[in-house]
Amino acid sequence: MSFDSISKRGLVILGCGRMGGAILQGLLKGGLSAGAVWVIDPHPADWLQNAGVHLNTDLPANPAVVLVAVKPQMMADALPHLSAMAAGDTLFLTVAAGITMAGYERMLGADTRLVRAMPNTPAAIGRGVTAIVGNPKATAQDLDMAEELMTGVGQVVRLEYEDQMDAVIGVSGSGPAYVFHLIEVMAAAGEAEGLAPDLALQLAKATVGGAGELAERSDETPGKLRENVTSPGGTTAAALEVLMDPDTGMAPLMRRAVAANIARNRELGK
Ligand SMILES: NC(=O)C1=CN([C@@H]2O[C@H](COP(=O)(O)OP(=O)(O)OC[C@H]3O[C@@H](n4cnc5c(N)ncnc54)[C@H](O)[C@@H]3O)[C@@H](O)[C@H]2O)C=CC1
Ligand SMILES: O=C(O)[C@@H]1CCC=N1
Repeated sequence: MSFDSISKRGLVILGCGRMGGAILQGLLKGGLSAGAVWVIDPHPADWLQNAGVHLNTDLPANPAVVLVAVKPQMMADALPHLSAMAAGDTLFLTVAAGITMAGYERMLGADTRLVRAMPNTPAAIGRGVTAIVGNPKATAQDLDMAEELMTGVGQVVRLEYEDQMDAVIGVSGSGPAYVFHLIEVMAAAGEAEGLAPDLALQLAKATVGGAGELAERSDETPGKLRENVTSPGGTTAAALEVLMDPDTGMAPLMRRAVAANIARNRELGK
């Protein structure tokens, strides 16, 4: 990766918890010098103390990028302190759920160059997927910069409209939690059928991990991959009859879960 403008002007990270920390680790692995990074976090994780970054010190006046990774509920307290930077050509790259471009513009000023990004926690192992979208002030270079930064932790996709962000959060931003829950309930079902807890968990994790990887790598659709497992009249078909029930199966359940996610996201944005 080339981090020319960040190396010259600096990257400020506001909030360096799970997501901010995962992105920072990806960037450092990708070759960004720790000396070009300023972290502001009242409760920094232990590893940050020895990471070589500037931690809770005076900030550069005109950094290339401010990465905003505090919880949406903290935003109104934390962000306005950096509003002077928004008056220049600093790019504000935010990963927070809920808060809209209009909300940021109210806090930082209408001229702020802004990119909203929605990553997910597999970013911690470089396997995240991040959707990005810019406000009208963000330039093509700003979007390229945002894409380059987020590529440090996985795939990046670009959205056409900010409105699409709600569905992205509902599917991929929060999605890892749904998959982890799937692992939990598969393991619990195995346990209920007499497997030892460790064995049930190993089987569930390896199955979800292996099937996910196969779905990503294969040229076949997930539907075809599912059919490949399913012998007519066999055991998988019996299970899928339950899981694919149009009223009580996974499809209506997932639809409700994603809708609840989006409703909460919109509440947070108010
Ligand atoms: N965890 C996830 O799966 C994802 C989270 N996000 C977004 O990332 C953001 C951060 O979430 P997490 O990293 O999960 O939360 P986290 O709680 O792990 O990290 C937030 C960090 O902000 C710090 N902080 C609190 N008040 C602050 C302040 N006034 N100034 C500076 N730092 C402050 C906290 O000490 C903490 O280290 C949220 O806005 C969330 O919507 C986005 C995509 C996925
Ligand atoms: O639960 C949340 O609000 C954040 C947004 C996406 C994943 N975690």
